[in-house]
Amino acid sequence: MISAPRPPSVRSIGTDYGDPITAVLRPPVGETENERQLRLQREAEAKRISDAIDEELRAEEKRYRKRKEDVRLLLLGQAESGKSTLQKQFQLMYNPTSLEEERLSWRPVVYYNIARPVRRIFEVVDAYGEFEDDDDAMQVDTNDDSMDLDMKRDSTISGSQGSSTAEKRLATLRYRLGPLLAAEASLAERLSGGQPTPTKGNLFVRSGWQARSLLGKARLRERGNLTGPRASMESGTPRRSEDSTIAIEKDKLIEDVAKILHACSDDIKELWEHPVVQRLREKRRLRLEEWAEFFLDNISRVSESGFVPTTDDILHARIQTMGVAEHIFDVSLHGRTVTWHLYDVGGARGQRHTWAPYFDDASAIIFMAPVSAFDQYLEEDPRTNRIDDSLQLFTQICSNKLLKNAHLVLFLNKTDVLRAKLARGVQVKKYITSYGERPNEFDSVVGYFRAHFTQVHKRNNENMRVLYTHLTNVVDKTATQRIITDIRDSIFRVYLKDAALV
Ligand SMILES: Nc1nc2c(ncn2[C@@H]2O[C@H](COP(=O)(O)OP(=O)(O)OP(=O)(O)O)[C@@H](O)[C@H]2O)c(=O)[nH]1
Ligand SMILES: [Mg+2]
Repeated sequence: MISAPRPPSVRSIGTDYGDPITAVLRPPVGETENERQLRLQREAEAKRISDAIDEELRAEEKRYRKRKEDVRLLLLGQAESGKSTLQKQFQLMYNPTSLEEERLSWRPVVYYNIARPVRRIFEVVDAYGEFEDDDDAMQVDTNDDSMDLDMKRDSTISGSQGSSTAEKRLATLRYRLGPLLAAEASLAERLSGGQPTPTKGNLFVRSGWQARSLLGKARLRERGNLTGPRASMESGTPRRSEDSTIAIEKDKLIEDVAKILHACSDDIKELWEHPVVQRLREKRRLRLEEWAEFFLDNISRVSESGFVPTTDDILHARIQTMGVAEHIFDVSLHGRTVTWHLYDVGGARGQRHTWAPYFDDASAIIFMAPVSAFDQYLEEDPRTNRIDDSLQLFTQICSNKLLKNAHLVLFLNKTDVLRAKLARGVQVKKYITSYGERPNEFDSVVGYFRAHFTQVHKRNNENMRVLYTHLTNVVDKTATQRIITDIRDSIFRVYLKDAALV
């Protein structure tokens, strides 16, 4: 059917007068040329502003979509389970320059990791002296428990036969190591940014502590080209100008400690190898953490003047995380690059309340359970066995509704430490009575713990989510980087599947 076009005059009258916006924009009747120019300028300005707003909205939407596409990976687990060490491995793989920039800032941590165990050795020597073999004393867990030590001091030293040659030598070593022991508190204060430091227990530091340790780092931060933890996450991070000032003032401290350490390196070596100390270790009256043993074993190298921590030193260095630190990396696979946000949390009980805000948009979790900890108790609650605590925590994570869609990975970590403990004859059944008469061997012990974690997962798995389990030693660079690659691939598989559905 052919319809005749409407006369233009009719269409324009009918449409314009019916549309209130067109009516508003209509030039006023009797507009002069000058007024017309001004009106056009106003309209052009209004359009420019409107276009800018549209552009900003489009950019915001793009950012939002991109944020949704980012991978958010939470590292969870109790204190000392290895979360920050795993984070360092991610950093080594995906942002090696930032680890390079931080390298020198690990020096005071290494020094602190030496001064503290040296003090600890003297405390245990004081408590037990050159005791005769005594099976009752074997039952006392000396791990950071000063009350036990005070009690033992009464029952051993007071009953001893006076000073032996060994005791005299230990007294000399204590005198010679006095300056190192005195430096411990200053190092702790330096690392914690002036926070009160514990006389026993671990030293907590917030994300961004490296900035307090290195002038160069503070300058980089000022230039805004520093990669690594996002300082804005931490309310207590010092302001930039303060970073520089503190770094300038305190560099002298690190140099002084380096000199002290260099001067007393042989004394530390002698103390560490002293027969009394060796016997206390064999009898497990003296139990030092793995990082303390690592640095004491390497004391000659670490106390050389001009010492720069190696990557292995950085992986072994221990400093306890406070709050949550976010690390951002670009991860690429098959030509596609995705931003990963890695959240490294503080695992001590007093820190766990800070985790929850990161749960609702978590894409993946790596839960770290140190299987070597079967003979240890929580520092924050000395009645709770650390394997028990890990199982309880894993139950909470598996059953948490906010995390039910997150990809779940379990690291049964510190397998190297477990092997060493079993090789020394430490009996699992003594600490975990349900272990019963099973063989005190690596495969059997790991199998037993693994079965418990798997059971927790099965009981709390409404979603039929897969649990990926790895036996790990996260200070081992090659093995850990292989596992990180596996995890990256499996997270990407899920990611690409989800992206295809969008
Ligand atoms: N030998 C060995 N040492 C490990 C392993 N995993 C971690 N460590 C060491 O254990 C110590 C504690 O590890 P961190 O990574 O600081 O523990 P964390 O889980 O971050 O602890 P918090 O920050 O307190 O929650 C560090 O000195 C590490 O070098 C491991 O598999 N084997
Ligand atoms: Mg940590």
